[in-house]
Amino acid sequence: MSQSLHLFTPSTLSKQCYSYPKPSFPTFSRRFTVTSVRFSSIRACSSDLDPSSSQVLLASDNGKGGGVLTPATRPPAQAVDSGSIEVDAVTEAELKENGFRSTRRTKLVCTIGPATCGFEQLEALAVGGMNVARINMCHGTREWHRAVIERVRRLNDEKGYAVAIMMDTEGSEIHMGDFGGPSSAKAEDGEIWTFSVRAFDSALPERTIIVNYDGFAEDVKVGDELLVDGGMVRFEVIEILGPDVKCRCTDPGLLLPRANLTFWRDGSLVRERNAMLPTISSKDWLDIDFGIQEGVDFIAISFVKSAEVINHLKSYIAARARDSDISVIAKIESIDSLKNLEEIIRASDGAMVARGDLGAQIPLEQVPSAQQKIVQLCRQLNKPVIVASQLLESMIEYPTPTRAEVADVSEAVRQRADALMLSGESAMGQFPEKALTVLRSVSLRIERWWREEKRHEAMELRDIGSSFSDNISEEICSSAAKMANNLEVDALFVYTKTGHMASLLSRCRPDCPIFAFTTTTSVRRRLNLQWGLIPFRLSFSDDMESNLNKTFALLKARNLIKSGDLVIAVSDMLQSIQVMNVP
Ligand SMILES: Nc1ncnc2c1ncn2[C@@H]1O[C@H](COP(=O)(O)OP(=O)(O)O)[C@@H](O)[C@H]1O
Ligand SMILES: C=C(OP(=O)(O)O)C(=O)O
Ligand SMILES: [K+]
Ligand SMILES: [Mg+2]
Repeated sequence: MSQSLHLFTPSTLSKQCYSYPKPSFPTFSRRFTVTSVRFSSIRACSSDLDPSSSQVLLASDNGKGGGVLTPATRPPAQAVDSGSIEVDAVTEAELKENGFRSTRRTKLVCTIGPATCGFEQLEALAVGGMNVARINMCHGTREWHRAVIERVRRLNDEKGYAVAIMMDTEGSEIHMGDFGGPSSAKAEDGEIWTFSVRAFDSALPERTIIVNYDGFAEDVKVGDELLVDGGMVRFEVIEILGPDVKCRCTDPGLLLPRANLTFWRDGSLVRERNAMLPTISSKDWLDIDFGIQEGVDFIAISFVKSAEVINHLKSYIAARARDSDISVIAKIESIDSLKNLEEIIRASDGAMVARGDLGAQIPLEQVPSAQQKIVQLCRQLNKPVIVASQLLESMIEYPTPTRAEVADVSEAVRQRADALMLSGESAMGQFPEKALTVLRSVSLRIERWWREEKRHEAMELRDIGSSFSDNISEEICSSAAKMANNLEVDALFVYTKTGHMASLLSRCRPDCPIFAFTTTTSVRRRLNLQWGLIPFRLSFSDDMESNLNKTFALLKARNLIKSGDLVIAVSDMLQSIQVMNVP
C-alpha cells in the first residue's frame, strides 16, 4: 500500500496546492520510502507545526498519502506474525448487516443488579449492545460483585466480547441504611419518622431509618428540610433527641434502601461538617483494593470535590496495579465538583455526569446546562464522558419510555457524549433489555439524522498535548477526521498501542466509524467507552504497510470490508495519514 514517495516538489506543490498560499518553509524533492496526507490536511498540519524543527511534511499524488516524518518515527522493517483479529459477534453482525457507516457511535453502560446479574442476562445485555458493565459498590457484597465480574470475563473470553467493567464507589455522602427486612418503605404525609445514627442489634423499630453519617444528629437543626433522593420524599426536622432526629413527612413517597440524603436550611443546601467527609471513605479504599485485585477497567469515584483526590488515587493505583492500567472516572455530582470542574477533568481519565445526585445538590433547572458544559469540556480535554441517571427511569416499571425520556436520550446523543448509562433500569427494573434497546435505537436514529443533515459540529478543538509530538498526533487526527468527512470515506483505521491516538480521532467525532486496532485486550476494553470506536485486538508491527495488508486480509476474510471500500489509516507508530481503497 505504501509506496516510494516523493517529498513535496515545487511542481506538485504548485500544481496540486494551487488554491493555497505557498508554504513559508523550503520544499525538497528526494526519494524516501515512507507511507504518507491529502493536501487539505498537509495544509492543516503545515500551518500549525513548527517550521523551524527538522520535521518534514510528505505528500504524493500517486500514493494518496502524506505525513510528518522525523528520524525517530521512521519505522524499522519488521516481520508480522499471521495472528488473528478479535472482534465480538455483535459488532461483526452489525458491520455485516448495516455496513460501516451505520454502526452505533454512542456507547452504552449498564448498571448490573439483581435483574441482570446472571450469565444469560449479562449475555443478553452484551447482545443488546452493552459496552461497559457498571457495578455500584453502594449495593451488594464484594462476593456478589466478584461473581458478576467473573461472569462478564467469561462472556468476553468465550464469546469474544470486550465488555469493560466499571466499579463505582459508594463515597461518603450521607445516605440511609437498608431497612432490615423489607426492600422499600412508604412514608405518608404527616407521619413522624426517626432518622437515627444509633446501631441497632435487632430489627429496626417501626418508622426508623438508619443514617450512615455519625455527625448527622449534630449537624441538623430543628426546621431543616430533609430530602430523600433530591426530593422524591421530603421531611421537616421537628425534634433532636441525642442520636435520634424526629422528622415529619411533608412530601410522601417511596423510601428506597441507601437513598441519598441532603438537608436544606433557608433554601440552601447545608454543608457543614458533612462537607469535610473524605471523598474516598475507608470502605471505599477496601473496595478500590478489591477493584484493583479483580483488574476492573474503570474506577468511578463518587462525589469528587477536587483534583487532589483523583491524583492521589491514580498514584495509589499506579503503585499497586503495575501491569494493569485502570482508568479513573470522576463523577460530577456535587457543588464542589462543578466549582473545580476543569482541574478535576484534567486530572481524571474520564467523567460521569451523575445527574441523580447532582440534581439533589443544585436546582434541577440548572442540571441541563451543567450537563452540556461537562460534556463539552470533556471533549475539549479529550476525556470520555458518560451521561447518567434517569435517562429511562419510567422503564423500571413500564415496557416503554415516556416521550420526554426519549427526548432526553436524544439530547445526550446530540451533544455527542461518549456514553449513556442505565442505572435502576438495568439493575433492578422489569425491562432491562428493552431499556437498552431504546438507548440503542434512539442513538442510532439521532446519529443517522445528524449525518444525513450533514451537521458537522463547529466545535473548535484546542491543542491539548504538552509535547510537540503530541501536537503532531492531534493535527494528524483532526486532519484525518476532516478528510474522512470531506471524502466521505467508509472508515478510519487507527493502529494504537496505548489507545491515545484512537481517542484523539474519537474526539473529532468524524462521520465514519473508527476501527481501532490495538494489541492488548485491556486497551481494547477501555476503548469501548469512547465515542465511535470499534475496538479490535490485533497483533501488529511498526511497519504500516504489512499492518494494513494483514488487516485487509483478515477483515475481508470475515466479510467485514470489501474491495473498493475507501479507508483512511493513521497510527501512533508512524505519524502519517494514508488514504486508500481496499484492494
Ligand atoms: N448490586 C446491587 N444489588 C442490589 N440492588 C442493586 C445493586 N445495584 C443496584 N441496585 C439497585 O438499583 C438501583 C439503582 O442503581 P444505582 O442508580 O446504581 O444506585 P443508587 O440508586 O444507589 O444511586 C439501586 O437503588 C438499587 O435498588
Ligand atoms: C450515577 C450516580 O451515582 P450513584 O448512582 O452512585 O448515586 C448519580 O448520582 O447520578
Ligand atoms: K455509587
Ligand atoms: Mg450519585
